[in-house]
Amino acid sequence: MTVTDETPAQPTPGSPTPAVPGGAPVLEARGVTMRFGGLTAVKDVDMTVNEGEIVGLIGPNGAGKTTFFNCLTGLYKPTEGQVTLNGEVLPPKPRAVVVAGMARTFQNIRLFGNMTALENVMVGRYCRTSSMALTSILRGPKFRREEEATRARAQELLDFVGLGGSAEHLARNMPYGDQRRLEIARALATDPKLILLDEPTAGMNPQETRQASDLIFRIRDSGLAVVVIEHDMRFIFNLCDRVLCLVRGEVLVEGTPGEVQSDPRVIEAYIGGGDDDDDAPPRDDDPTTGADGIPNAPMTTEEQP
Ligand SMILES: Nc1ncnc2c1ncn2[C@@H]1O[C@H](COP(=O)(O)OP(=O)(O)OP(=O)(O)O)[C@@H](O)[C@H]1O
Repeated sequence: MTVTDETPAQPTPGSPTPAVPGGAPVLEARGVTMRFGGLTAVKDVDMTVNEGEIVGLIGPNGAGKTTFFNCLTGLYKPTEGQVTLNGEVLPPKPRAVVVAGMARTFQNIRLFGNMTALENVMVGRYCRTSSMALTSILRGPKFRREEEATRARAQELLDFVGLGGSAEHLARNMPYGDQRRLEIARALATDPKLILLDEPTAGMNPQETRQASDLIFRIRDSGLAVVVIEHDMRFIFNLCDRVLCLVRGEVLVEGTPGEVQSDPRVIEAYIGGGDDDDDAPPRDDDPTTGADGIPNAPMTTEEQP
């Protein structure tokens, strides 16, 4: 896997003023429940994300993490419960949620493979442009001005995620780690207040994972709140201000990384949670964990590309 040596540029994707961690609530989910027929995938979940926070969502396979993300971002209409962004109730419609200021990436990368990196980011920007269909067809001066501004902003965001030199590369030819960063750039192009990242390091090597961690810190420092789903415990405990552990659709534990990491219920949930305990949190007596109690190797459950 190729890793770019480019040093990411420092322009901010959003507000130039870093938010104060633990400031006002940005996202509030209350009593979110999602049932598929007889299966309750998410049950009465509350989550608050404050300005300047990085919140982690962990849990064994099938715990309901992605379903919860889908409820937050309007892909699913929750069976019960409500989601507000900056105090406004979000309709369960993906485009409305993006326009309101929430962006996301997906567990399985969803880029336009035959478009360049720059074009992929420009697509993300179109929810903030005003050109109507007729303006686009006529390609008048207003359209051209907006197109130029969109292109410039997309390039700025590629620079920000460290892909400035890959603007003209076709997305499908880019290394896997770069594709994940490109997805983040496209999400940032929508000018979100909050970004949800679904397994941003899946399939990454350790160096790419460190770069991803640095990038998420820079996104937070630019004024965005961040929610991350990850199976890599070292990554999540080093990154997050707060962590929620979901088990069978319910919040089992919420706390600081230290509190969650050492909670016996979390350890039990992972160990008793199924055959695959690769994503179990570290145990004190586990020789594969470091002195900090965090695993020495990343533990991912998604197949490597
Ligand atoms: N569209 C759907 N229809 C029916 N059941 C679903 C659907 N989506 C998810 N589920 C079920 O809901 C439960 C939660 O799945 P979900 O993918 O949200 O878990 P997860 O915590 O994200 O898992 P992983 O870590 O493996 O990605 C699982 O039992 C899953 O099979």
